[in-house]
Amino acid sequence: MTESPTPEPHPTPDPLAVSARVVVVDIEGTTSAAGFILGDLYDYARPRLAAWLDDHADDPDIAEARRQVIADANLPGDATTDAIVAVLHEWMERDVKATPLKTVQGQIWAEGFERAEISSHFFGDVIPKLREWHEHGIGFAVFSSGSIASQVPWFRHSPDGDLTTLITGFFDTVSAGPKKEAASYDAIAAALGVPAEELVFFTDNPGEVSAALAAGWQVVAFSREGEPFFEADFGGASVVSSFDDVEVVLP
Ligand SMILES: CSCCC(=O)C(=O)COP(=O)(O)O
Ligand SMILES: [Mg+2]
Repeated sequence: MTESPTPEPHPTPDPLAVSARVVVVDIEGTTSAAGFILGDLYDYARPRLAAWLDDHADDPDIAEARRQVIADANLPGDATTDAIVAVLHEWMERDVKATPLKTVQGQIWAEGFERAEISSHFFGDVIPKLREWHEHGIGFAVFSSGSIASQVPWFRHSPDGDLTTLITGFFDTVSAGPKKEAASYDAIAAALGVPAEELVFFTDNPGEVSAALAAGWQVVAFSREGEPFFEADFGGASVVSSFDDVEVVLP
């Protein structure tokens, strides 16, 4: 009888080694599923937009958001709330990351989190790694198109408890600037007081990969199955599909 050959052990690929003081994370497609945000969160915001705009007309952030929608969509200066909401709905349909949309959504979601009517979502590999790296002295910050008003409760009301204690900075397109411009990453590095080469950005968006690399940051691109940028062209960046594929150590 011929003996069958012993199968070769399947090698486990080594995790990608990153030396960084602070990990800055994108949310949608990186820490959390786009489907959850575009489903649960967008469904919560959609029917509340009109009342929110009218009830908070005196809030300077809402007044500025109205002005920006009017300018960006070429609406008449005296556009009605319904006309503005129609633009917001159309942007939501296409997941346009427009700052005025994010301002209004963010305020609505913040109230939804406060009332426990919505909750956040994280991929299973994310929270254990955040906690592990935090124990090793790694810092965390967030840079998302979602406004800071929504980022904070998103991390506070995670399924595994309050994660805001792990996070030293929250940045959005108002505080830092557009996510596809290198200058925004310069602003974040200055605010964190950490040199660019000691920062790493985790993101799923190829345009954001390029901008962070142009600012001298390290970048880890996330290609997660089922997410909008799965198997996109990330240029020369290192690509992974899970936080488990990365090991972060202090410089
Ligand atoms: C804070 S949860 C909502 C996030 C959001 O609105 C969004 O657009 C996320 O986009 P990202 O830049 O994190 O891909
Ligand atoms: Mg993203």
